[in-house]
Amino acid sequence: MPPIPVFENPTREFFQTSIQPSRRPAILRHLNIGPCLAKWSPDYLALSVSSHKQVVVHESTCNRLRFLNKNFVYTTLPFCDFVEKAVAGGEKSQNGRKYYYYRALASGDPRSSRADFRADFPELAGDFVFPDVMEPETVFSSVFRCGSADLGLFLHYDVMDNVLCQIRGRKRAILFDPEDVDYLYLQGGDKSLIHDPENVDLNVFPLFAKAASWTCDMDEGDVLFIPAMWMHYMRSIEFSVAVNVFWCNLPREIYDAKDTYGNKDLLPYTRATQGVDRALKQLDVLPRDLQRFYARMLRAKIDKFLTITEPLRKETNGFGCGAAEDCSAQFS
Ligand SMILES: O=C(O)CCC(=O)C(=O)O
Ligand SMILES: [Fe+2]
Repeated sequence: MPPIPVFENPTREFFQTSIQPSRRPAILRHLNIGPCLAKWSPDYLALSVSSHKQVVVHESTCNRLRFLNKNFVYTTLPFCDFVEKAVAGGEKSQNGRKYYYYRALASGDPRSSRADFRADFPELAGDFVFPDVMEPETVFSSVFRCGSADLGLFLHYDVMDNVLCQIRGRKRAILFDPEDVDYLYLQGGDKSLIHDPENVDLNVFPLFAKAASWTCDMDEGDVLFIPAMWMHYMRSIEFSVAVNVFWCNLPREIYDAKDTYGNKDLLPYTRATQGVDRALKQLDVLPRDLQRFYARMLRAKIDKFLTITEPLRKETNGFGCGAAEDCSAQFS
């Protein structure tokens, strides 16, 4: 299991010249994220946010949320009731408990606008400082997230670079390199059929044994850099509150303008996949055996592309040293 390196209070310059270009996850520790760290108890959140605020949350009797083949429902609650239920839901002693998870959506129409923490939670805006690692004008969205203890959020990827700021409660993060995508059973885009990488039935998902999981336990105040396309699974250990910030690390025109969640595939890929569909359609006129023969020839082209393009990362962790400990010592 490769360790996720830890960097103590990295400067924006160091982040942008060393951490971000490595295309590997990293824990950024002791960055200033504001007074939320001391203030955001469940009571404070419930009392500060307008009693009129309604939120749409995931509710489940199961504490490992599955997106494909859903095991949760969306339900609308006043924010303060949600906080109370999320706190209670995670308690071990309760029977028949329910688990709750909230991912903030834009306060306007979520189909056309993106989450913006400061606008969505004006009462809390002053408590949270965006970590000073990305260029402010590239920020795409900022998302308030809150949920019960011991709740796993399904394995998925997002298409933008992201910093997940863990504010309340510890959380286990498990990430997978995009190079391992062949072992992760993605279905129809950004979600995996494997919803809980800590409990995988290898009879059903045998290739998963080849995937390397990059794991860390985040403490309150830790900021996890999740590079675009790194699959991630998050399990809260305690009642959890976080804010994550997505930003456009590539030129704006690469992103789908209709994306509001940060998870619609990049336009060059959308065009490429349409091209593949058109290419395969050309084979329709042939008998089945020849269609399959030429489809294999097409696949060989893609295999060749993968062998001539070198993977970005080799054995070391990309920071020019072999072990995470070395790195954190070096850059503390
Ligand atoms: O920690 C969570 O609740 C989910 C985080 C996540 O998926 C993200 O930041 O992209
Ligand atoms: Fe995510």
